[in-house]
This record gives sequence, C-alpha cells and structure tokens, in this order.
Amino acid sequence: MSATGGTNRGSGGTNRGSGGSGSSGGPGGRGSAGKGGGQGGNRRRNEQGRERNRGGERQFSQAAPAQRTRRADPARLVAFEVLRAVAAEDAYANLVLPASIRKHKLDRRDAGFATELTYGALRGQGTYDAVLARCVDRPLDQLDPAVLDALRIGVHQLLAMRVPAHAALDQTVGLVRAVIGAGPSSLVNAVLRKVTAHDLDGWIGELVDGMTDATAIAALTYSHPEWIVRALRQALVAHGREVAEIDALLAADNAAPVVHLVALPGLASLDDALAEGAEPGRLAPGSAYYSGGDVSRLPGVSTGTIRVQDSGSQLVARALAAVNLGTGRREGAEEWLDLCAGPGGKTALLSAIGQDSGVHLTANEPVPHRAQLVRQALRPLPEDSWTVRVGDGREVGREQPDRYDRVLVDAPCTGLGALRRRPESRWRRKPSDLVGLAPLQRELLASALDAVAPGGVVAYVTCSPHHAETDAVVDDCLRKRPGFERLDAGAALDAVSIGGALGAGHGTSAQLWPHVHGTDAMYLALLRKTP
Ligand SMILES: C[S@@+](CC[C@H](N)C(=O)[O-])C[C@H]1O[C@@H](n2cnc3c(N)ncnc32)[C@H](O)[C@@H]1O
Repeated sequence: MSATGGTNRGSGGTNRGSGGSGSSGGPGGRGSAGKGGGQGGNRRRNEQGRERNRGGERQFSQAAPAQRTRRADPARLVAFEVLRAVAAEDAYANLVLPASIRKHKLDRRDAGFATELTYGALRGQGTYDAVLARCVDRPLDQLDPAVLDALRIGVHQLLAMRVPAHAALDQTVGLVRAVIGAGPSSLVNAVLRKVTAHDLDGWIGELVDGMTDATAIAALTYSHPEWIVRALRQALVAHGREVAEIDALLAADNAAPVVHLVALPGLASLDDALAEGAEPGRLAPGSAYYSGGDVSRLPGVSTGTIRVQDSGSQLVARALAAVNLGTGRREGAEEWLDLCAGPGGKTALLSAIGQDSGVHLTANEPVPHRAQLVRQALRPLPEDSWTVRVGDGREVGREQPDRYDRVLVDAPCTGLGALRRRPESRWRRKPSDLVGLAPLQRELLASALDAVAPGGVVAYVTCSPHHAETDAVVDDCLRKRPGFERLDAGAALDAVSIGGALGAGHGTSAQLWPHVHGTDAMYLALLRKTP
C-alpha cells in the first residue's frame, strides 16, 4: 500500500454538522452535513466516507473571528475537557469522558459526536501534530498546551470527520475564545485555515514526501509511535503472518471498537440484547456485538450477568476452562486460580463456566479497589464458589504450591494489543515500560507454575503481542523450570470458538489480532505440569 493510500486509518467520520446549540449554522449545518451534504454534492469520498480533495472550494464564515461564535459548543467542550485531563492530569479518556458527557448533559447524538472527536483527536495526535508543525510558526512545545489540544480537536474535525470546514473552524475558534481567551483564538483561526489546504490523504502525502524509512512512514500515516510500529511488525512475523499486514493492523487500532458482550453461562441469555439490536457474536459462544450506544440500558448488564468483554478475552478464558488436564490429578472438584484478576472480567466468566462442575475459584488482586471490582464482578455467582485474595500474586506459588488445577495469569502488560480501546495509551507507553514489566511478568508466571497441581494447566495471557512480554517470558520461565509441556494454544482456542478455525496458532502459542479477528490482540500460552 502506498503511504497515502486509501487504507482505513481512522474510525470513519461521525456524521454531524456544525453541531450543538451554539452552532453557527449556515450551509452544511447539522442537518445537511451527511453524505453529499455540506459544501456541494459532487466531491469525492474515499471508501470510509471521508471527503477527498476538499481544498479550494471550502466555505468559511465571512465574519471576522471576533464577531463569530462566542460560546463553546458543549460537545466540543467535552472533547476539550477530556483532552486537557488526559494531558494535564494523566487521566484515562474512557473514564473521564462519560463523566464529562453527563456533566454537560449531552444528548445521545452529541455524546456520539463528543466521543468520536475525543477519541479521534487522541488517536490521531501523532499525525495531527505533524500537520500542525507545518502550520504553526513555532515549535509545538512552545504553544500553550490547552491551545495545542484545541488545535488537535480542530484538525480532527477538518481532516477526519464530516464536519463542514466553516463549522469546524468557527466552533473550534469559539471554544478557544470561550475557555482560553480571545488572543489565542486568532492564532487558532489562522492555523486551522492553513490546515484546510489539504485533506488527510493530501497532508500525509506532504508529510511523507521524501521519506524512505517504512517505519517512520507507517508511524506518520497511522499515527503510532515508531517503536510500537516496529514491535507490532516483529510480532506479526513471529506469529507467521505477512509483514505487509502492518498497515491493516495499525488501521484497526484507529477504528472505534464494537462493544462485545458475554452472557455468563447458566446465568443469562442474550435474547433481550439481540432483541435490542445486538448481533450474535461470530467467534465466542454466548457472545454478541452491540453498536446501539449505552449498554447499561440492556437487561442483564446492571445485574452483571451480561458483561462487556472483548471476544478475545472470552476465548482465552474458555480455552483454559476447556483444555484437557494431565494424569496424576487428585480426586474431587477442581480448584482454579486467577492470579491477576482485577477488574474481574475473566474471573466472572471462569467462575460461571466452573459452576456446573463445582469449581472453587480463587481470584487474586493486589490493588484493593481493583479487588473490590472483582468482588462486584463475582456478585452474581454463589458466594461459596469463590474467594477474593488481596495480595501479591508472586507469593501464591510459595504459599500454596501444587494446589490449583487451572491457573490464569492475565499478566500486567503494556496493552499494545488494545490500543483501539485506550486512545491515549500509545502516546503514554514507553519502551522502558517493557523493562519494568519484564521481571514482574516472569515472577508471576513462575509463581503460577509453582501453584499449579501436577497435571494442571497454566494459561499465560497478555493483551499485547509484543515478543518481550509474550513468548520471551514463557520461554525464559520454562528454561529455568523443567517438568512442563507446552500445549497447542491455537488448537485450544479453535476448540472453544464458533467455527473452530481461528488460525491464531503458530507453533505452540496463539495470537489473536484486531485486523484479522476483530478482537484485541490477546496472546495465549498453555503450560501443563507433568506429574
Ligand atoms: C491485565 S490486568 C487483568 C485483567 C483481568 N484478568 C480481567 O480480565 O478483568 C492485570 C492485573 O494484574 C494486577 N497486578 C499487578 N501486579 C500484580 C501482582 N504483583 N500480583 C498479582 N496481580 C498483579 C493489576 O493490578 C491488574 O489488575
């Protein structure tokens, strides 16, 4: 694919015009900003509906900046507040955004717009900052950080949403005037006008012109740090996939993920969710996909018997629960251990699966408030079937050797396989995080290997495909510890999946991919203790 080619780089445009009650209206306002709306009907769009070649015929308000919109459109204000909290307070966008939407009382449509604007501006920051660097007359780090965030919001509207240029400009300038001040609003107005010189493909063409390094080109095109591009490319190759898939993988990171649901086996059915517009899941049994907005209104979600959980997470939990144990096990009901349980997504599914056969599950989590979330997740399950242990998982193997039949190590990791869900994390993560996590991941797996009973199985799982926190950890631990066999994790995933042909296995470990499976990039290794 060429650097500027038409691969989906983003989440597609949200169809909203100038938006909000503070809209400056005019041509291409809220009602007319959809397909073919806005500024003339014959412009070309790429396959994701983005306008192409918009330069030249854009319409701007004739009013001077000082006469234009003076109040902040609530949806844009929400996006701005969240970007500020992410930058200034290290907040997580997915936690701050719902609170800000509630605070500003956005209706469903404006909430959708604010969400797309917030997540899009955060994901696209790498590309957008490169565009801005060409349009601002000083280094970006010399700008007021609040102004920079407002500019990113403006750029995302101009380059990746179906917001008419005049509305994107007026509303962003109005936002800046209302919340930062009149001075910066002139700068924002001038810079955003320069941004309108090209559409996104045109800008990327400009930015990569003359560049030869494929990693740098992919990083700019798909708005990822270069070290992540390198790591993902290496992971693709290590799992037997084509290096050329990197474009599709990076593009998938920029797409808004569909919400996946799971009905806890024996406790809920998805019938009501399906009646509300959810689609049956295509990979994990008892799962569904839901794009209808607020999931909390679905029956079962408030009681915790229907849970939001990525299909990849469901599949790795189901694979551990179903895999054959070895000989030499003691008699009686199985004991399971979830060593890194918080916030309890896989714990709840495992516990529900184990109910029929009388399994007792111990869920360990060292962080008290996360342990509390695990207890909440387990609330629908009988209390005598689970225990929450608040402590360091590294100690369990020493304290309880050879005890558990199945152990899940869902290790703390960089989360590079779930970038689409955490829009800011690609910029926050650093290669040095891997160095910090490496000993912890090894010690947790070692503890699990001690805690598992002869014939029992340990599942080592990460939501990252990075070699350093997946195969490298497993290989290291097994090198130091004889007496384990690696099971075929790909076959184990196939055995519990709908259709049974995920193609996730390569060698002994398995890797799911957003661009192939539509799941987070979950890694799974299964290790059985020989008697
Ligand atoms: C990837 S998350 C687990 C997600 C969880 N399994 C789920 O499906 O909801 C990793 C968890 O490991 C916990 N953790 C961090 N250090 C730990 C340690 N030393 N022992 C056990 N767990 C630890 C983190 O607090 C975090 O809750």
